[in-house]
Amino acid sequence: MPNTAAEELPPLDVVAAILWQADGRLLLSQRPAHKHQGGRWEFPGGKVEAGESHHQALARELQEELGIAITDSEPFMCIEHRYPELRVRLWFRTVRSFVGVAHGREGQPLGAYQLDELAQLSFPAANRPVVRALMLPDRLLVLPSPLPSVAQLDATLAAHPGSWVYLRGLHDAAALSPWVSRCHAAGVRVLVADDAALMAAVGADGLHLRAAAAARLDQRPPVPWLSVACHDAAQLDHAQVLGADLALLSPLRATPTHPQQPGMGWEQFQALAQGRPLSIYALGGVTPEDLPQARQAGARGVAGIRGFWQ
Ligand SMILES: Nc1nc2c([nH]c(=O)n2[C@@H]2O[C@H](COP(=O)(O)OP(=O)(O)OP(=O)(O)O)[C@@H](O)[C@H]2O)c(=O)[nH]1
Repeated sequence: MPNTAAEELPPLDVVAAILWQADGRLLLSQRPAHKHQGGRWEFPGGKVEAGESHHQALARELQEELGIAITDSEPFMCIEHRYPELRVRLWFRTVRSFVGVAHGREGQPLGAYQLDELAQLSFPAANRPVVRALMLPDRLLVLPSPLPSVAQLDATLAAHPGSWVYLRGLHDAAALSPWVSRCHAAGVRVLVADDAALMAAVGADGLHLRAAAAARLDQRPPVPWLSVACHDAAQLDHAQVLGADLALLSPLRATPTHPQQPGMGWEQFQALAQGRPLSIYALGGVTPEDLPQARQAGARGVAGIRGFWQ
């Protein structure tokens, strides 16, 4: 098959705002019916013009489309997507404050939604992973071995509000259940390794597939949240085939447990992660302080043991 015209062209760079109102709702706009993806809800933004940084492009678009002014924005996620007629590279950026009253300056309807209302809306296909990513945490805590005390768990959860926990190293219901209960009591979601039936039996929120377990599958198990351990591009490709929501990409740095494995560093991480329709977490010698750098490199968040546990 010859390449289509859409494949030959470089992707169209588009910036789009994850625009938080002061009341904690997200501001969205509806695409005009006659345009590409007409009628669907979008994150406000538009095409990057020559010579503009992504922040500058977003500030201009938000002024033109919504009549609001922003001074700050930070990277949230980048997704490359191929529509039949068009290839786009969408640079989503978080905007936490703005000046002015947002209104549809081009006549487009606006809507403000809570996170849990987004699933009911119709978005362009490229946006689906972003909507999932918005539900995910910035930090994923991996359970250490030997296991922490209950006091350590409580202190760690309190120190990292909004985090999820991967209950690593526990493979039966009796061992898992107390940890699931304790985390749920603190409002924290948990992932269980490899076994979807065990995940359901203990009431966990999702499944984390270690690389070998992921390699044995060719379709997504029926779980609410699917995470996959990845170390290279082929494993990330496979995670996408499985329809994973998140991937833990490691090792970012060499760690005391795997000193012989050199870390890939942020440059290689970025080359592997950026543009994929997955929420990717940097793992391996990573600390919570790495979050801004991880975001720059295309990560949704950071994951780890040392540096996270109290
Ligand atoms: N702004 C925005 N565009 C998105 C999102 N998701 C998504 O697939 N897109 C696509 O990215 C492209 C953005 O282009 P745009 O908003 O600047 O352009 P447009 O079609 O409104 O046309 P125009 O600016 O030439 O009037 C469109 O093809 C649109 O379908 C999103 O969340 N926000």
